[in-house]
Amino acid sequence: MLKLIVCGYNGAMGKMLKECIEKTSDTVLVAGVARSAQTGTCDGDVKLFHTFDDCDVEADAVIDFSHPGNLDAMLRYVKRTKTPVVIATTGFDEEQNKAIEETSKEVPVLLSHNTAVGVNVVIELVKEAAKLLEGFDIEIIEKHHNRKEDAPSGTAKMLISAIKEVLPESHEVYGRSGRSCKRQPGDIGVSSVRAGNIISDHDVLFCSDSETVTIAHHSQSNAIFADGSIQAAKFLIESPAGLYEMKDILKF
Ligand SMILES: NC(=O)C1=CN([C@@H]2O[C@H](COP(=O)(O)OP(=O)(O)OC[C@H]3O[C@@H](n4cnc5c(N)ncnc54)[C@H](OP(=O)(O)O)[C@@H]3O)[C@@H](O)[C@H]2O)C=CC1
Ligand SMILES: O=C(O)C1=N[C@H](C(=O)O)C[C@H](O)C1
Repeated sequence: MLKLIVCGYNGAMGKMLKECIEKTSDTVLVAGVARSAQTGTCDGDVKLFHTFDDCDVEADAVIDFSHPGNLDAMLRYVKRTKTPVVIATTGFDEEQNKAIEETSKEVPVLLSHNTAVGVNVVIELVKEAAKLLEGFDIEIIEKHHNRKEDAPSGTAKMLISAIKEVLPESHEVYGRSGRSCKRQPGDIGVSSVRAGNIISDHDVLFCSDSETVTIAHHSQSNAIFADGSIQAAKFLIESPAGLYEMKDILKF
């Protein structure tokens, strides 16, 4: 039985992870870390901690869907206990990304701004389209619920990097506004919508003067992210220290 600790236990994804873990026969939730929890309390069999610095439970893997504010304590914990970690939180700064990379020299780390299998396939399709549709204007439109803190979405950032791999001269342009913001050659326009309860939609438009190709991923449930992260944790416990992405699991 794979023992898991969830960071962000009281958040939307923490709750969904709890449900998805309960549905499996080979994983069990042993502890939760949540800013709103009091260390030493329990939710059924799950021991709760206010921060990873208080956590005295050991597990086979940590799954993090929370907030960049938890990163330092979580990295201290995984280094101290040599626990593999799936980091699915978005919105880290450069320094935090470096700290994640450094940690991966000591423990297996999977960092993915989108753990849904379908999105990772879409990223590959977008790369192919960017190769084939030479000269087409590229625009990304991402839509999320009104509770999301960061923009652009982590997934939009992954899509931008994928496009830049193929078209190194291209560059992202966020939310155009003003009198002199006409599209320039190589622009990857990025628009962020935050409204209602939209789970997660990403559309990538490739437009010429006479046609539009759209590659889209629309989520109907955030279970796709939770299930992907459980798959990632299972992969990490069999892997040596290193920095992994969903691509490594899906083997493309
Ligand atoms: N990689 C992927 O596939 C996916 C990634 N995400 C990412 O996961 C993260 C969580 O998403 P979601 O569950 O929807 O968000 P929620 O806002 O529902 O939950 C975030 C949790 O983080 C905690 N938190 C908020 N601010 C702080 C802080 N300053 N310090 C410490 N903890 C804090 C809160 O804890 P408390 O409630 O205890 O106060 C909250 O429960 C986001 O970064 C999101 O972008 C989301 C879905 C998919
Ligand atoms: O905050 C969310 O909800 C999501 N965040 C991730 C992102 O920033 O791309 C993944 C997914 O889009 C849901």
